[in-house]
Amino acid sequence: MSAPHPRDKRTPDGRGVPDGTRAPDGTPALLDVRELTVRHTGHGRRALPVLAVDRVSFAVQPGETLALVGESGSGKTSSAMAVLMLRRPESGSVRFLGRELTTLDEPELRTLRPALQPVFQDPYGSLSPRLRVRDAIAEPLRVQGRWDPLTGPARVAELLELVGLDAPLASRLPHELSGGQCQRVGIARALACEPKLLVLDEPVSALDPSVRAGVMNLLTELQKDLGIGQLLISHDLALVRHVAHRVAVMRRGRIVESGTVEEVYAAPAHPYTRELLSAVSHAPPNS
Ligand SMILES: Nc1ncnc2c1ncn2[C@@H]1O[C@H](COP(=O)(O)OP(=O)(O)OP(=O)(O)O)[C@@H](O)[C@H]1O
Repeated sequence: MSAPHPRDKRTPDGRGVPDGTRAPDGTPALLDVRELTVRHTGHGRRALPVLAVDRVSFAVQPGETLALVGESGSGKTSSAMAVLMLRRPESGSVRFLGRELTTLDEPELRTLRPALQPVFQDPYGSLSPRLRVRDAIAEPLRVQGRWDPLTGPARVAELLELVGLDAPLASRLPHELSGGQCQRVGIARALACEPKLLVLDEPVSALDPSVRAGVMNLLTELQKDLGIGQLLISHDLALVRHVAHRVAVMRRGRIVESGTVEEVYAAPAHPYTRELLSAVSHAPPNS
């Protein structure tokens, strides 16, 4: 048997240990996920349950982007949905802002949800077709009871500017926007809640390649300015290399390797990571 790679932090049973659960100064992580297991009940009479996520551990610090990468079906979205508590995990722990989310009921979760915001893949599907941009951005504030008719419109204008959209767009409906503009509105909605963590599930993969970099750069800039943590789900390893700080590689519901982007891309320890990365270096630009 070959000697273990120096960066191989896996336990002998191959389950892996939490990576980055503490900041260099010792403060606990913003998000600390341990031994997360998600099982989907199959559809139909004879369908078998699917073990989508199998005892996965990872952590995100404030101001940091952790990317979960891996091929289709590896369990990335199931992990994200469990972190968001939109799908209850079968077992494991999800600590966010020091609270254990898995033991909270829905009213308790509601108080934490503003701090934990998703941005999904489909920019049009994430917005109500009947809400004008200004109302779409105001909606989360109204839902949280934080809408002030005196200051609210200025806050909406500020959020539009923050995501790089011109003020006249405020009166448009989603179908009058491009995909990139729509995704920026989705990001503004998420920011309205003043989140501590964004869960970005393939946030640019449905967009035209020409606008992807602009939206990703926006997310990176916002993170720098606002200190938001990001859990980025992506199958695009070229993009991850540019925007993430750390990366966890998922395969068949497990994390097979994790580390800083520099470490993993320069010297992948796991054969599966090497396979994924070799496809990137042969991919045409902008794919
Ligand atoms: N609602 C569901 N019901 C049953 N099985 C599901 C459900 N959602 C996902 N799965 C299964 O769970 C496994 C993990 O899927 P998941 O969507 O989490 O992976 P993924 O890495 O995000 O893939 P993709 O990149 O294609 O979205 C797959 O086998 C998938 O078929």
